[in-house]
Amino acid sequence: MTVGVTVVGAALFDEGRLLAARRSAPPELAGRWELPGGKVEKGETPEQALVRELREELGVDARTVGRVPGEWPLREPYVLRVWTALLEPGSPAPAPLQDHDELRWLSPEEIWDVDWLDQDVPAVRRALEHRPPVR
Ligand SMILES: Nc1nc2c([nH]c(=O)n2[C@H]2C[C@H](O)[C@@H](COP(=O)(O)OP(=O)(O)OP(=O)(O)O)O2)c(=O)[nH]1
Repeated sequence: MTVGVTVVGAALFDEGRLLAARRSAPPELAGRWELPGGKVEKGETPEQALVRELREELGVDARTVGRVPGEWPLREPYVLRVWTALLEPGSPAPAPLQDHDELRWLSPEEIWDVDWLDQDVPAVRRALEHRPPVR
């Protein structure tokens, strides 16, 4: 049974780099970095929610690759669950259209250069272990 309300986070990889997004709101989270994503809506699978959120927030055409094992509790009743994702061929480059004011593609050496939300740190670490192979 899936407990809690899923917030999907995308570990979006391109050429071996991970996309980090800096939140612009709410004030208590603004300025911290996260995996783009959001709440799963009624009638959606988490994978569908993730593709929708990436389109809305970043303007990209993406697909999920696989689930990153684990779940990270947020404020009740939310739980962060993460999927790896890739850009579809021909997708626009990501842009901070909604919820974010800056984006960065981080190489493995740069991953800890940004101030991730505390609850994202273990999720990012786990996502790196599941980085899709570079084509
Ligand atoms: N998207 C995302 N949210 C995260 C992460 N880590 C984390 O604590 N959160 C929190 C922030 C928010 O309180 C909540 C997700 O809310 P959101 O604002 O991104 O969701 P949403 O796009 O569906 O927005 P809304 O309908 O509530 O406006 O989870 C993360 O890595 N990605």
